[in-house]
Amino acid sequence: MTERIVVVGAALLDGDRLLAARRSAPPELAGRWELPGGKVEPGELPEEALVRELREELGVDARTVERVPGEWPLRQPYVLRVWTARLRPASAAPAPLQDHDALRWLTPEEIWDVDWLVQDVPAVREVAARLAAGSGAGAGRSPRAAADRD
Ligand SMILES: Nc1nc2c([nH]c(=O)n2[C@H]2C[C@H](O)[C@@H](COP(=O)(O)OP(=O)(O)OP(=O)(O)O)O2)c(=O)[nH]1
Repeated sequence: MTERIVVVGAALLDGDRLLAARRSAPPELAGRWELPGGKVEPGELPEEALVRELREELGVDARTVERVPGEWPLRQPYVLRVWTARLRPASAAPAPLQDHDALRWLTPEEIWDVDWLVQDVPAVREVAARLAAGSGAGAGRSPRAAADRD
């Protein structure tokens, strides 16, 4: 039986802008853009893993909003699952602390301006479609614009 390890990726949103992160390692992935996140650790829920990874990698306090339907194969044995996420009101702005050397908030028109990892393209396409449809995942306001309270 083939074991699958889930990698969680965040479609971190600010209004309808999507955060893209440029990987700094390993060499075969460096320079390409991805959804920040990482491997789910034993005993962790995927949503917990995502909040942890966003804190470690970007220094932010985020909450997941909803699962983006789908599961995308990465290099064996990994599969990518994606959640939309938002910064909590008191969160710091994201910074490339770990694994990344650049970040960009992309408007819907800019989503394809960065060189996404090839294996991320189907997931990003799904996120873009949902943003274009103005689904609940995309219609929220920026925490900095107030109102987005838990
Ligand atoms: N985080 C993330 N990883 C991705 C994406 N696309 C993709 O192929 N990967 C790969 C890169 C890695 O082989 C694996 C996840 O690695 P990672 O380095 O982000 O995970 P991690 O933080 O848990 O890593 P570590 O503890 O082993 O250092 O999935 C993506 O969009 N986001």
